[in-house]
Amino acid sequence: MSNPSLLILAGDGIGPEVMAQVRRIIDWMGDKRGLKFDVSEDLVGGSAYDKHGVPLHDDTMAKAQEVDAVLLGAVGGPKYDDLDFSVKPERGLLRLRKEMDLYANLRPAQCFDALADFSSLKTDIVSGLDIMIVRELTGGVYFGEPRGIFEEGNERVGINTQRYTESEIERGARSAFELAMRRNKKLCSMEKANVMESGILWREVVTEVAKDYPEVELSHMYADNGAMQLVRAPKQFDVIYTDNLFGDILSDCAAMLTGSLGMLPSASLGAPMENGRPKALYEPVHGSAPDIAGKGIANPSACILSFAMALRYSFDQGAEADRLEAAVEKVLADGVRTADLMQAEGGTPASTSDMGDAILAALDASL
Ligand SMILES: NC(=O)c1ccc[n+]([C@@H]2O[C@H](COP(=O)([O-])OP(=O)(O)OC[C@H]3O[C@@H](n4cnc5c(N)ncnc54)[C@H](O)[C@@H]3O)[C@@H](O)[C@H]2O)c1
Ligand SMILES: CC(C)[C@H](C(=O)O)[C@@H](O)C(=O)O
Ligand SMILES: [Mg+2]
Repeated sequence: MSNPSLLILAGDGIGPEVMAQVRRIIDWMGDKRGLKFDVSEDLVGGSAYDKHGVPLHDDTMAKAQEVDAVLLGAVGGPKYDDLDFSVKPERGLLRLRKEMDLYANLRPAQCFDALADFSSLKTDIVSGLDIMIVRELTGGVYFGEPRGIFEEGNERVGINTQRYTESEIERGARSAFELAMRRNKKLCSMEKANVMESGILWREVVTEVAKDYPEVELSHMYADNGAMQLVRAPKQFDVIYTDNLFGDILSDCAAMLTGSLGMLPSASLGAPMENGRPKALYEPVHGSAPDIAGKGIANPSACILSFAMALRYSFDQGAEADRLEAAVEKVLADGVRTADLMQAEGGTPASTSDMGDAILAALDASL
């Protein structure tokens, strides 16, 4: 049997820096656990634009469709700010999500004990926090038509359209309910049914899907209240199901409960294929972090934890995923901290590769 295949798209800014640490862990899994992957690499975002004039080449898109999983670093950066919208780095990522039909974006926000006193919130509010945001990823205002900047009378108007079909809402809801069944059987759906028709439909469809999951306790919340509740009392939530834009914002918000945006991984999953596994792309929630790119100080944890999600969701390697997550947790508990996880007066921070070294040492120690 051939090895499972992985396509690495490191991207821009800190993307390649954090992905370099993931490469070391992939090698470790091959050498020490006999878990070998066929790894290929390609360009996405600004780096693809620099070479091909587009943020995702068709050949790269085709490769992404064929592999067992894609690992992505980050895209974007100020160098590309003035580009035509059609070739912006972010469009490369959106094309991957849309054409691979990765509609369920799992963004777990887990506060490791070692970071509970570092979170933006009081320790008792976040300690033990473990929530899962399921963000619908291929619909809504990100993709709705009409969109564009148009002339209207003597001025211009910028238009984006929030559009959701029942089936789009339903399939994401099923993913969220399935996760809730495997977790604490509690799901909160967030929309703005008070002001948006798409929100009314969202609430109706989720309520209908809930009939197939009678064991799951379903609640509904307006997304603005949801944002407030996330920072007031986040442990009231287990699984949150929300739309593309609200999910983008709420997951960055949830990131700070865990200590840093540099801690939050994600899995973007499609429908199960013939082999029973979903098409999948794994990426940290953070971006290319232009303010720290090139300095070797980015926190690689989010990208490494995204690879752990790949082990779990694409490769049936739950035990190795647990091992990797435990290694990250151990390193943090030992006090190894990148700069984003330290107070200004906290001493010398670990570099990106120091963090990688420490995680590899913890993996070795786990054998
Ligand atoms: N999935 C993605 O590729 C993705 C996600 C978000 C933003 N972006 C793009 O990235 C670019 C920059 O966006 P932004 O600045 O708003 O968001 P960002 O996530 O890149 O950075 C926000 C802040 O968090 C910090 N940060 C992020 N990741 C970190 C890490 N691993 N370690 C330490 N600190 C980290 C940054 O230094 C910055 O201060 C934009 O072009 C944006 O579109 C891409
Ligand atoms: C880069 C951008 C397209 C992306 C989004 O808005 O979905 C990012 O913010 C994210 O959270 O993955
Ligand atoms: Mg985002």
